[in-house]
Amino acid sequence: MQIHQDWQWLDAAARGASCALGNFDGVHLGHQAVIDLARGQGPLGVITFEPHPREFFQPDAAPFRLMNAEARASRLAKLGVEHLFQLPFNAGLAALSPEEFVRDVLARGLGIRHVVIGEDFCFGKGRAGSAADLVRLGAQYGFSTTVAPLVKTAGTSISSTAIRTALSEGRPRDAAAMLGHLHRIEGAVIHGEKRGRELGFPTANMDLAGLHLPAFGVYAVRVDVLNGPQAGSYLGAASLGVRPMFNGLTPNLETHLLDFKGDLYGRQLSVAMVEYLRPELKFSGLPALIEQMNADCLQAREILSAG
Ligand SMILES: Cc1cc2nc3c(=O)[nH]c(=O)nc-3n(C[C@H](O)[C@H](O)[C@H](O)COP(=O)(O)O)c2cc1C
Ligand SMILES: Nc1ncnc2c1ncn2[C@@H]1O[C@H](COP(=O)(O)OP(=O)(O)O)[C@@H](O)[C@H]1O
Repeated sequence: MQIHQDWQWLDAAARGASCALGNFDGVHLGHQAVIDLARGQGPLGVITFEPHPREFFQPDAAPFRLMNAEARASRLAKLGVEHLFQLPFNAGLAALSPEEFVRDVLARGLGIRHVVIGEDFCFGKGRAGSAADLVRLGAQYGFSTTVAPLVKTAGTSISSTAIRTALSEGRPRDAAAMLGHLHRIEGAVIHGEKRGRELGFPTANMDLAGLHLPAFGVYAVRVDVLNGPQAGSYLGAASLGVRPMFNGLTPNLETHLLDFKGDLYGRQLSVAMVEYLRPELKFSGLPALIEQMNADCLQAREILSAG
């Protein structure tokens, strides 16, 4: 998959694509349906924005993203997307009217052949353009448009918002049903307080900055170590939150890999949330925490071995 950071100076090979257009946060089943409708009509493209428009308009709001740009790109690549147009969302782009966006970005800039959007998609300055406007403007500027109906599970529409709610409420399996895959937190392993090894449970620590926070607590997880000599898939128990035992402040993700020994600092990890086990607790002392961590690892192994 080729990633294009702009719509100007595009090389000729990237023109004529059939593109899905949207934010694609989470790349859930609804997004996948939109992408599927773009297949077969030319090189498969996705047009998205970076930062997410909501991050641009509300930089001080609580982080809400289900995945960062890298995780989104790697999931889109797995779906067979050939061109990812990751348009820089800035004041210039935000100021374009619906017609200017269609004419300057989609038609002249990217030279698209076909575009697919979800029926609730809005675009252009002040979100003034609707799906119907895109159909009309596309015909005017030389491409066809497909409007995809919203995908539902159990009667409710799948949305990034519904997935965030499920994760905030400690329901990762419900989130996975809407995503079509387990929710994953991906990134590099950073240094922590070096306390884990003292407790007998070394934990690979990951930063959650910029990401939506699932319910604080302990999870059964599946871990992919993506690079290095010990790359592979492992089972794990992870704690997501602020570590009340140690009066932590910044939320992070700490994952103990079962049946693993080695060095993970700097490695890329993908941690999939399978099941919520319990909230984070403040115990009377370290022995009580260690006993509970043993029980957590046993429970995680049981759940994960069951499939
Ligand atoms: C399975 C598991 C359960 C945990 N449960 C708690 C908990 O209930 N309360 C808490 O404060 N920290 C909990 N932790 C986090 C530990 O406090 C943390 O891993 C330890 O402080 C090591 O930190 P370090 O990696 O920065 O050295 C848990 C960690 C794991 C792996
Ligand atoms: N089974 C394991 N699970 C997680 N990390 C492990 C494991 N075995 C060894 N490690 C290594 O130990 C580190 C974590 O040890 P820890 O004492 O918790 O340090 P830190 O506070 O820096 O996270 C990991 O980053 C990794 O390099």
